[in-house]
Amino acid sequence: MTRAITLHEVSKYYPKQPQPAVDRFSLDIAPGEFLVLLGPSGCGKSTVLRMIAGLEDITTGELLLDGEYSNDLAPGDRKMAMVFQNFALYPSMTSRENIGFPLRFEMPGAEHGPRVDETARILGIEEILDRYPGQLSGGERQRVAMGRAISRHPSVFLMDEPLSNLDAKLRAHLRAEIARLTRGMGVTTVYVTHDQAEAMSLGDRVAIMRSGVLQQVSTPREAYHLPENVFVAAFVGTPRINLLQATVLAPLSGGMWIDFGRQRLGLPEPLSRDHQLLRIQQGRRIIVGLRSEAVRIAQPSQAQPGEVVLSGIVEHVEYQGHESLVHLNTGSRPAVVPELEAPRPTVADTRPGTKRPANGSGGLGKLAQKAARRIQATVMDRESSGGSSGAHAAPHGAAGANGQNGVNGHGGANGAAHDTDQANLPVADRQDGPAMQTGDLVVRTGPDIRVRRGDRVPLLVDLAHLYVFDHTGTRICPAPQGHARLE
Ligand SMILES: Nc1ncnc2c1ncn2[C@@H]1O[C@H](COP(=O)(O)OP(=O)(O)OP(=O)(O)O)[C@@H](O)[C@H]1O
Repeated sequence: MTRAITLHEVSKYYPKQPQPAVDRFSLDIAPGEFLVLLGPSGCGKSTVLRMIAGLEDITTGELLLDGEYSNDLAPGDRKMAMVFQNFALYPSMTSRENIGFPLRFEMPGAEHGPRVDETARILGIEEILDRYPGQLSGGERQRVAMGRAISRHPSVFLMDEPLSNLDAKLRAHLRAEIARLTRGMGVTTVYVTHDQAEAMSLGDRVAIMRSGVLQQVSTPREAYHLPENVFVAAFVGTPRINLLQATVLAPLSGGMWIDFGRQRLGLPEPLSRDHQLLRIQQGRRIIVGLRSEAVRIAQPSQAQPGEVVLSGIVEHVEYQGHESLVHLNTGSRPAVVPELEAPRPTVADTRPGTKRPANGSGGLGKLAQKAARRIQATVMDRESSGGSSGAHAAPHGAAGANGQNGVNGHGGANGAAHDTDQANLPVADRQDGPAMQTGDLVVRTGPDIRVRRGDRVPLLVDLAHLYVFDHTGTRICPAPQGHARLE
């Protein structure tokens, strides 16, 4: 038996907590589906799981099981089995007794032996049935804990970070086993994790949460390729997506550029429909997302249609065996998502006596100030988090590894990157903070790439894999589905 789970506008307020742990959460989980709840620590994943289990009251909203209102159904009547991170086995019971324990209540008076044997066979743990927990490895103990859940033949599995206490190798192994088991049994499974790689490899769909709020529910593939907002883009994928602050330049005289401060990306004409939509962002702050595979190190002459040119200075090469990750400085300002990483201190931060200006947005107009504040609420600018009062033009130390400040643009191909004169930068950019940060772009290459720290290298950016997020962090390019398109 398997069942459908529906959460409709479910919120949870814990006593004395002004903010909800879960905020108007709505989700339909189909019978037999493997759904992963993914998000950083404290975002409310376990609370959602515990509300489904009936271990936590729902403050407002509805839980439906197979379409029936079930907010008040006792946990024992929900036919759900939970597997936790800290799987507690009874130390004085053998594996066989531990697995059979819940059956004493589920099937009182019945013979449990066949059910336990069947479970052990599914899990491949027949030979450890007569051992005590103290005689088992971590992985074996977790298998017994899984066995205890499976033996009950539940209609739903609820798993709360069940693998996080295990080492990486065992985790990968058990992950595959869990996928095989739950799919084989066809039981609806809700699996909580903060590990995006685990979520991507396990889930039919992933539901990504941030601060109690559901951000996106989609297949893992869609979460990676079409993140609805900058948070999802940054949370999903390794290495982390490159997020760069930029401005759209779309003069009436024609053409459109994405301006990173020191370099610009020219969008090829005729503009695609998605790029046409960027025109309304003219002059506004945006965030550009580029996955490490969306950029390659190659000469402008090798540009394919849809590729445009940038350049960067090599800061560091991470050799990974099957590939290398090249960290580059393009002279752009990276954006960071507050929950996902602490802002990196700048040189100015560490200088005694440097103060942040009273008005962080300096000489911006009111509208621009408002936009800047909103962008900070969503994505925090590394520079402005510490900022000295606008020493923006100062050369960055690492960029000077080879005595050069920033990078030169390259003309040609089907889009050109241009050096932008610091004096001509929009005020909003100039007021933002001190020098450019190091290593603003990570590019994935073959393992045998021959570049050295300090080399200036040409880059080709695949525009088909360029994301643009607006000041609220919402993806605007590629345009969201159903978005009105300009003709
Ligand atoms: N019993 C409780 N009383 C008060 N606040 C709670 C309680 N349980 C959880 N919280 C708070 O609710 C928020 C969500 O917690 P929850 O455990 O659901 O998050 P999570 O995403 O599962 O985190 P983690 O991955 O660290 O387990 C957190 O801010 C947490 O401190």
